[in-house]
Amino acid sequence: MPSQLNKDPHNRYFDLGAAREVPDTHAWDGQHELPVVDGGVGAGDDAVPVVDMRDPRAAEAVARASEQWGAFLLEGHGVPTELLARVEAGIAGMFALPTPEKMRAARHDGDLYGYGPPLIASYVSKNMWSEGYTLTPANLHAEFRKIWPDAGQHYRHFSGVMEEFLKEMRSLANRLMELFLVALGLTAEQIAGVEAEHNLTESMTETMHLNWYPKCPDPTRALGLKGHTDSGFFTFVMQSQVPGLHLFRHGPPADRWVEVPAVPGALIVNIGDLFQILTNGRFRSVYHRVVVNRERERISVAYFLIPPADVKVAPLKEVVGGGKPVYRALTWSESIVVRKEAFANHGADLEFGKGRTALDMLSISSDEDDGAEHHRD
Ligand SMILES: O=C(O)CCC(=O)C(=O)O
Ligand SMILES: [Fe+2]
Repeated sequence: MPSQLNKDPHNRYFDLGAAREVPDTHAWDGQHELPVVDGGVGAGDDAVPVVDMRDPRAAEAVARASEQWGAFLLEGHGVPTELLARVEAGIAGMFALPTPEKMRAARHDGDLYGYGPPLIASYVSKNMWSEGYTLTPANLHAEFRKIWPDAGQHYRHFSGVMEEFLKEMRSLANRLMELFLVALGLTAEQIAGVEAEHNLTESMTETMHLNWYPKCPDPTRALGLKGHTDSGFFTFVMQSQVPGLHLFRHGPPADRWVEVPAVPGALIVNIGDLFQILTNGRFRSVYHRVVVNRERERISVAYFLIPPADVKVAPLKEVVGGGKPVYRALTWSESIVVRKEAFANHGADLEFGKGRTALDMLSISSDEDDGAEHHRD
């Protein structure tokens, strides 16, 4: 048995798939108090917005959804549904491997990539009801060779499927970035100017979380993924036909979670913190979480588009116009430090109105209001 399994005081590598009860190390009391609303088509104001990329008015729909929700379901995106099905089947097969085989790719403390508990686990004291595998296009082969050292049939098949997926997703990400810039009201000339100055589209990097949420004997005590915002520009989420992703909506009438429906072939798009900064607060990053259920396991892929780690992101002057920038410039690496602080100060607990979120901490006006010290450059 790998040594890491023996030194696991926090029960992080507890075998979720075989569990008959939720141990205290995985119990999230008090996290299931807000109402949960189904976000399907009939839900009126709580229906999760749908954008069809083939629609000539797609940019308007993107603008509305990004301003009001920070998330939407994306259809007409061109990624074949049959490819998404193969991706899901491959991921399910990988997570179904015996734990010692998956542990060959275990992420060690401080590592960004590999297999293990969700990355945000290091920010919180309880364990979540999920396993993840974090990868980039550059390390995908090396990572999968850890799980399948013989580089045999499984390895070749799954790497091939994931490569096909990555190619499709990158092309989609580039097209969506342009649609976002149109949605911000920029002219073709301004978009060309933004790209010439910042090289936004080409320089975005990609990171993927493959997520597995096993069935849970007591879903009301557990959480698949604790509430958080994504840190980068934007994220695509591919979910299996098992709902579980919740988007937080503030009242009135009441604070609530809206469950994203499982729509065959659709991808979910989440706006991340750095996109809120880039758009000077016009597009909102969405606070979201994942719940689990008793009957069916759930697979998802979160595919993140993130600016290069050391490049400053600031509100675009084309968006700020005659107004004032609301956020100060910062790099993705710096934003991760702020995010950690926000988690430590309950800033991630948006639903309870505790603390300040990472974005509150980066806002220029709140800085001036409370005179708090921040690391300016
Ligand atoms: O599983 C999901 O639907 C969302 C996953 C997610 O939010 C993440 O990996 O950051
Ligand atoms: Fe997320």
